[in-house]
Amino acid sequence: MYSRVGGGPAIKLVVDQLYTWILLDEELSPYFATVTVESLKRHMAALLAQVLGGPQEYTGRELGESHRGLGITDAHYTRVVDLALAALFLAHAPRDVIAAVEDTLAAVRADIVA
Ligand code: HEM
Repeated sequence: MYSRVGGGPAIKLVVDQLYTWILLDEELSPYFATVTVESLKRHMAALLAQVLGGPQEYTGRELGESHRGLGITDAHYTRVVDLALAALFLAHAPRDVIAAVEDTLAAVRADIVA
């Protein structure tokens, strides 16, 4: 799936788009007020590449650990998932890849929502 979405360059575009939208969203942006978005983008890109069967280079923390205590609501979680899937769609990712990412994100919901 990694090569079918266009590999690293396509993943970088998707992640850039996702964080652009997140930071423009007045409900989501406050969560990111005190973090370095550039390093977050690198981690997210590495994780997405890994989920899609590309290089296994994710070195960030467990998702449960990095989101614990942030107080993320179910609605905000759903919003971020929608933006991530929209970014993939915009980057012309094939539908089965989008569906696989959606399944993966659904499986980590409990680690992220407060
Ligand atoms: C949809 C599934 C999500 C995935 C796959 C994901 C992925 C990630 C990754 C890989 C990191 C970096 C972890 C690290 O370096 O240790 C991170 C951190 C973070 N995420 Fe998420 N995230 C998701 C949803 C959300 C949502 C819904 C919010 C808030 C609305 C959010 C807010 C944050 C914040 C604020 C950090 C930085 C935490 C810190 O450094 O203290 N994430 N996320």
